[in-house]
Amino acid sequence: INPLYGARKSVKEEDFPELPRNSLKLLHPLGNGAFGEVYKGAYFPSREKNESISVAIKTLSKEATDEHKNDFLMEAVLLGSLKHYNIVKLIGVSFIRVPKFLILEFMEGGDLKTFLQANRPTFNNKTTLKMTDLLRIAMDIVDGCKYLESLRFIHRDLAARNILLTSRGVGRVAKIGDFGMAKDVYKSEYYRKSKNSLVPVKWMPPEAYLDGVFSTKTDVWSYGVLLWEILTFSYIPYPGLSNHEVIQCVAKGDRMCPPRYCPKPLKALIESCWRTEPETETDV
Ligand SMILES: CN1CCN(c2ccc(C(=O)Nc3n[nH]c4c3C=[N+](C(=O)[C@H](O)c3ccccc3)C4)cc2)CC1
Repeated sequence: INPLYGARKSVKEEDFPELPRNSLKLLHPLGNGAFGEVYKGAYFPSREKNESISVAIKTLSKEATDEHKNDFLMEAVLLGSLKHYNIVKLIGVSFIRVPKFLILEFMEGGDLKTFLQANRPTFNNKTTLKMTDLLRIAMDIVDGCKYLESLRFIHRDLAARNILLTSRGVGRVAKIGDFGMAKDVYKSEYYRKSKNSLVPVKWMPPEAYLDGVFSTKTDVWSYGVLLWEILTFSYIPYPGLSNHEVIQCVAKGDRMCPPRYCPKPLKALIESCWRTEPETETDV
């Protein structure tokens, strides 16, 4: 059963592998995380040898609100309890000093959305990415999702922006790197109502944004949108439509069309992720 039930009650800071603060070195910022900075860092596992491993260090600034403090701890709970090749690993924490640190596996390629946009084929330069590259990324993410489903864990925010890559070159591996919305739900059952402006409507099925019903099928729907993002090199879904218009037209049955050059089986898969009735098994 989902290892996180009751997490919000019982989690204590001493539950995590505390790494000595002097074995960690902040190098440079990697971009603003949701609540503080994410840095490239170096971790020196042993005092004797001068070897270090690259890590990403997520910091919690001193002036963080209690809500952010809770999110930060929840992220440690989530990542600390999920152990899979396609989910970014939590190496340890450093809560002993402020700013507090989460030490995460370093993903040199950055997020998938930015990567795809940087590799989008344009008029005068073809992309170096092949369909097999795109499908490999999609398969990596599926493996991470199957693991989450095996734990009956609902991610609630699968999207290219939340996927990280081990590198940008050949042999890159995609991993689920952020659990934004899932953290929220552990904060309050009504995160949807209190923060509906933050709700990723374009990645959600009607039963989720209309009735707040979430299940693994919600992640299946989002995965279909993520596949569409991969095939379009990260266009914004429902191009030209506002969130409000999407709510209207998707609820009445409109769907995005997969791109023309999308392989037939993939087109069928994407469409099966967007079935109106979530109960119907995808027959692909
Ligand atoms: C041309 N260059 C190529 C390289 N490039 C980067 C840009 C960003 C990154 C980066 O953030 N890497 C990360 N490794 N581990 C974690 C990361 C973020 N984490 C987080 O937890 C972040 O919150 C997160 C999570 C999911 C998605 C985005 C951000 C954990 C790496 C290279 C810059 C441009």
